[in-house]
Amino acid sequence: MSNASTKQLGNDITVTINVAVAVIYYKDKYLLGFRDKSQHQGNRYEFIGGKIEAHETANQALIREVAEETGIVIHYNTIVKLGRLHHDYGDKKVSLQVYRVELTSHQYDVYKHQDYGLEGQMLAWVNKSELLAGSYNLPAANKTILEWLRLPSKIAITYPLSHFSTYPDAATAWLQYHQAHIASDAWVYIRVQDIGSKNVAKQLMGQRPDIKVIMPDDINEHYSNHHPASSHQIIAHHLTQTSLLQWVDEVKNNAAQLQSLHHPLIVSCHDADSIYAANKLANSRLERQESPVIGIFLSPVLATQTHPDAKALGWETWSDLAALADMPVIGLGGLSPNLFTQATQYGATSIAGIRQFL
Ligand SMILES: Nc1nc2c([nH]c(=O)n2[C@H]2C[C@H](O)[C@@H](COP(=O)(O)OP(=O)(O)OP(=O)(O)O)O2)c(=O)[nH]1
Repeated sequence: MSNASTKQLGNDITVTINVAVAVIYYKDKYLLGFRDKSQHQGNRYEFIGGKIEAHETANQALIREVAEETGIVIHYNTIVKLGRLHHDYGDKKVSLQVYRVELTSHQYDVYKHQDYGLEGQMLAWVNKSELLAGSYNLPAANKTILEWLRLPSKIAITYPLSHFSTYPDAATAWLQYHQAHIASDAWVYIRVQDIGSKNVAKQLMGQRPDIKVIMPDDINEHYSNHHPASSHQIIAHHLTQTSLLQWVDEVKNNAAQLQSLHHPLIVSCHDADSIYAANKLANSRLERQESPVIGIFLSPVLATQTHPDAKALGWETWSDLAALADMPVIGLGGLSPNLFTQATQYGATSIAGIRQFL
């Protein structure tokens, strides 16, 4: 891959620099470097990384840059793709290919007291909460990376109301079950489909103010406007594959409308076409400085009881598809929480599910 692609636009020549970026961490500690004032975006913190040379893949550049700048040797199988993004700084355009690399406890012990990198730059291990709270001055493009890093490793999905249809009062049974079973501070996709379940969703959020909620996009604006007390719990909106593809058609007809401009989006995808559509949506939102697409639910990885008719992708195909995405990919379908490590080896940043995640 070339380190700079050149485009002729009228009389202007715009160069895009391809950069490999490593989000290096151990548990809740994240490694930042400090850019020298003479560098582009100088006097700011950064994730370790640098330009991808013409003969290199992004992974090769990542391994080389991390070794050159810190001495840390990272292995291919510890690299998990987070996403790709373009940013125009005015004086320079960059295309960042961002990866997450978890160090072993041994590596962290060796490097945690290293205050300076091998190029003389300051290094700092910072708390994830402070990093995400914006306590460190990073280049503007990194705003989206921080949004990606908010995604937890596991996301629970609620049962449909119909799962409790044999109970005399399905709504009460749904509510009691989820109130009792959702883990503290969990991210939960409340899959509400009808008027009745919207109401129980509201009640669940009232009873469990600790949970962070993903809500279907179509009801969300309406919901947020009418229930401002619980709207702070809504951390992302969800778009189905059907709505995503509909958006692509609307764009073609110059009639695109998406409601959730102010909330991050998580979209569902089941094939390559929908992933390309998600990339297009993510890019369009970045260009318009709208809230980013922070993840894709890519499913079904394995056969599931919830959708017995859907053909499972299998890990290999799932992994090939996940590699196409410009944002973190969440494995969904037939998974259990103990498959998380395996899932990361196939390129998942997170996994999700119903029965085993509640
Ligand atoms: N390393 C790094 N670069 C970033 C981040 N965010 C961001 O916008 N960038 C931009 C700043 C620069 O324009 C570009 C990285 O280029 P660089 O000049 O540091 O690359 P390099 O290490 O190969 O530099 P050099 O030796 O050629 O000076 O990417 C980040 O988190 N880490």
